[in-house]
Amino acid sequence: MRVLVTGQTGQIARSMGELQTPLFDFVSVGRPILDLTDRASLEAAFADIEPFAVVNAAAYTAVDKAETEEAAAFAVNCEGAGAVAAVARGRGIPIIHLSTDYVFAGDKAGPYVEADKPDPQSAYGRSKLAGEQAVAAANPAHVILRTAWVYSPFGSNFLKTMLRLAEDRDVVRVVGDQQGTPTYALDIAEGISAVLRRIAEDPAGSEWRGTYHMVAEGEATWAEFAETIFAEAEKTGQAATRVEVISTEEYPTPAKRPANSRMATNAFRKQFGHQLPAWQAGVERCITAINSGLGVMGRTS
Ligand SMILES: NC(=O)C1=CN([C@@H]2O[C@H](COP(=O)(O)OP(=O)(O)OC[C@H]3O[C@@H](n4cnc5c(N)ncnc54)[C@H](OP(=O)(O)O)[C@@H]3O)[C@@H](O)[C@H]2O)C=CC1
Ligand SMILES: Cc1cn([C@H]2C[C@H](O)[C@@H](COP(=O)(O)OP(=O)(O)O[C@H]3O[C@@H](C)C(=O)[C@@H](O)[C@H]3O)O2)c(=O)[nH]c1=O
Ligand SMILES: [Mg+2]
Repeated sequence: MRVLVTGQTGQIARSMGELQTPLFDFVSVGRPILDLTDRASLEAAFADIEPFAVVNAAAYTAVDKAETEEAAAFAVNCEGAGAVAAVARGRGIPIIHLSTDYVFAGDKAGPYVEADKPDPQSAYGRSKLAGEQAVAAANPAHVILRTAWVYSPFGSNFLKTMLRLAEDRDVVRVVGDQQGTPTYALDIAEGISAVLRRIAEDPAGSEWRGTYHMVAEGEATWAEFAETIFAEAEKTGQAATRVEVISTEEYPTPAKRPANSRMATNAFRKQFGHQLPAWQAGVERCITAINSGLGVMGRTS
């Protein structure tokens, strides 16, 4: 069964490409062949590939830049996502769409559940929330997966930023008052596969439709995430790096991030019979993968 994956060069699309699954053939397509802001390019890609389902992993993900480019973020994350959903709907196929913890305000005491009211505090978060709504309105056969703090050997992410900073510093300052769950993109790819298996069992069904939180097990602050990254890197022979824990106030950024973006995953586990591993296990596997050369420039798989 062919599955069209948008956002070819992105962390999640590339991680889907790493999966070994006999059931699905993932075909990822990117710009300029498939551009979310170009409806004709979407129609052409679907007609060419004739997928059984589409995974929309393309997005405008530059959180700080979005503050001054909100229209560009909306063009991709809202209108673009809605267009992917509509083209899928026109062909009678389901869409799996990725969304984010940044749809929440971050002032809840416990983990967020799907029924909690989103209240994004950033332009990126607003564009992603509008995208969820556009996808749901355009195609009833949708699964929206909210994930968080994605890292991998691919593209740019917090783990790779930390490893780069550690190359010429002994101490890195990282915020310790924002909580969430670091989630390895390869674990996300496995989670998406579990959703696809469920859909394939019951394509005309409606039980699986809806919005789900899908993050790794456990929780961390960005400072704890950084400490674990450095501890794992040290095990593989890299020089020691210390984390200086700071407050959000001490690390001003254009976009406001949620103080708490922990998300409960019970609904996902119940519906799809799958649970993502502990986040620390992902950090270890990611650093092993980077050391083995995965994600280096020039390597395409
Ligand atoms: N990264 C994270 O921490 C998190 C991500 N998510 C969500 O998960 C999904 C995937 O994220 P991730 O893999 O990290 O993303 P990346 O930032 O790694 O990749 C984004 C991809 O989207 C593509 N893209 C951007 N604009 C367009 C467009 N107009 N048309 C087609 N493709 C476009 C980029 O292509 P190009 O190379 O051409 O720029 C790139 O391939 C997104 O929906 C994101 O919002 C959710 C929570 C956390
Ligand atoms: C690089 C760096 C960041 N920070 C802080 C800033 C911020 O509060 C936090 C994370 O910073 P980043 O800019 O790397 O991460 P950010 O771009 O905010 O990551 C987000 O990306 C989008 C796409 C999502 O959907 C989210 O789930 C989340 O993963 O860490 C430090 O304290 N020290 C540092 O050296
Ligand atoms: Mg960033």
